[in-house]
Amino acid sequence: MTVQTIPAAPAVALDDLSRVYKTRAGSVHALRGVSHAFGAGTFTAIMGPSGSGKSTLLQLAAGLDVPSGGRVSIGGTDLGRLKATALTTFRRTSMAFVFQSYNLLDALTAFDNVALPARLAGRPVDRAAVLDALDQVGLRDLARRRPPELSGGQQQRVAIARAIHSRPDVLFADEPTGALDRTTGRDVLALLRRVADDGQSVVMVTHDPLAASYADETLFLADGRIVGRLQNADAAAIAQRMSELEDR
Ligand SMILES: Nc1ncnc2c1ncn2[C@@H]1O[C@H](COP(=O)(O)OP(=O)(O)OP(=O)(O)O)[C@@H](O)[C@H]1O
Repeated sequence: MTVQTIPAAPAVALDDLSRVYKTRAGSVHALRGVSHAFGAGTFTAIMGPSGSGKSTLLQLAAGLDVPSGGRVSIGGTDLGRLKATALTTFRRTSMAFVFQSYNLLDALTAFDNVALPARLAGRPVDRAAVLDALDQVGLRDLARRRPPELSGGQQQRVAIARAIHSRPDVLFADEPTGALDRTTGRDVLALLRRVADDGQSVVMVTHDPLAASYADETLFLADGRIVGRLQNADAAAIAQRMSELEDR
């Protein structure tokens, strides 16, 4: 007997996505027909010159902005079909964010920062699971510290613990190492690599070829289109491709 397996829906699917901003000076085509499937358990970097559409892509993929055309699906759910409240709930359970600026609440301990999304979603806080998330980023012993009592790298690790605590389908990261020194940045990238290896999907916008070299695949954007892809590339190859794009 042959057993047929139905392929799982990609963690994130972008289908012919476009975004036009209307300004007084005219229309800006920030994205022009971008399609890509981000698989579960993959780590993808998005690079491109300034203004190429990276932030726009991340905002649309995360349901923070509405496309002018095309579709975004997360785990098979079409974001465009969800009403505002359903979208908010869906976003809380299916995705998480890590930003350059950490976005932690200074008044809360590391523990309470990690527990916050569950509290906001009205779910009971599983103390063991919160401590486990902090343990995974090596910060269990600092659970009672508040962000101002932590280094930048430690704060970013709390943000990653918060992001992985609810095991979302996808973790979006926007320049997660932008404010960190090189060594601390590498620790954070190794953690993101592990998150992907554990089965979640990581989608990271970065300007740093070294950061992108931790990804399975780097997508290059220019003028709102995907103009290149590199798989398992090292930092030198990624930097070379970037400089070619910037010279266009
Ligand atoms: N709210 C907006 N209104 C009008 N134009 C916008 C808006 N947001 C972005 N744009 C334009 O859309 C294009 C893509 O912008 P986007 O911020 O996505 O690029 P980016 O690749 O993230 O750039 P950077 O690396 O500089 O952050 C740019 O031309 C930008 O000026």
